[in-house]
Amino acid sequence: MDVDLVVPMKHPRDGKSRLRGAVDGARHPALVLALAADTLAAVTSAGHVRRVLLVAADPDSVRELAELGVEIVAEPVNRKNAKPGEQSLNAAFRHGEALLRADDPHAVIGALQADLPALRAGDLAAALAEAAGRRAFVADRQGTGTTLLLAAPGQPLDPRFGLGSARAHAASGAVALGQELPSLRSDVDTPEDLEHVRALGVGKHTAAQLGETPAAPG
Ligand SMILES: Nc1nc2c(ncn2[C@@H]2O[C@H](COP(=O)(O)OP(=O)(O)OP(=O)(O)O)[C@@H](O)[C@H]2O)c(=O)[nH]1
Ligand SMILES: C=C(OP(=O)(O)O)C(=O)O
Repeated sequence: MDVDLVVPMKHPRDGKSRLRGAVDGARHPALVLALAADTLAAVTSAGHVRRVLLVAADPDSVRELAELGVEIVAEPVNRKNAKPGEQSLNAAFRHGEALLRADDPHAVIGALQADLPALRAGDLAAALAEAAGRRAFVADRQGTGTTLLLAAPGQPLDPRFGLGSARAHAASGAVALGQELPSLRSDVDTPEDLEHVRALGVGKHTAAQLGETPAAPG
């Protein structure tokens, strides 16, 4: 079963504030773009991924990522589909979902974070296979956040990203995917997370920002 993925991004200058200081301040936006580029390169090379829709706070600021085979749209400005008090991140996911669903009401929609620079296509494929059409999620390596949420075919994504989202997604009926999937669990929020993915092996864009030799793709 093929999946259409929504990936949200702030302006790279504004995003990943907890990661600030990991590289020289002037290079922070380039590092954020590199994390996303490695994530998206793995995603677009994975089997069973039909479309990848990047919902950007500022499409021009992430335009170079289109080369990787993703579609880029702007997040809604008036946030009319946001629920009161809710993170704008979830509104961005729902905006992408609505666009994909308009093209195919029966689509399987997924939500993926853009900060998985060690992602291996095989880990994503394994998660899709294990989900087998169920509403499902992958928790981050700390077990509190979510890196991937999958809707059941034709069913709402109902994203509940934010603090403690793993628990919120489980409470919403999503199955926690149980495999190891280290590259899919290793999101980068802090300098410590960056050290962790360096040890796992990052893709070529992040490696270039860190002055390293990239890991072999897999
Ligand atoms: N389009 C869009 N993307 C968002 C929004 N909020 C967060 N994101 C993106 O969603 C992903 C996950 O968000 P976080 O990991 O919390 O990232 P962040 O907000 O950049 O990080 P911190 O500033 O450290 O909290 C990142 O790729 C963000 O750029 C939003 O309001 N709109
Ligand atoms: C918003 C989330 O991401 P992060 O852990 O990257 O802040 C989340 O996991 O729900």
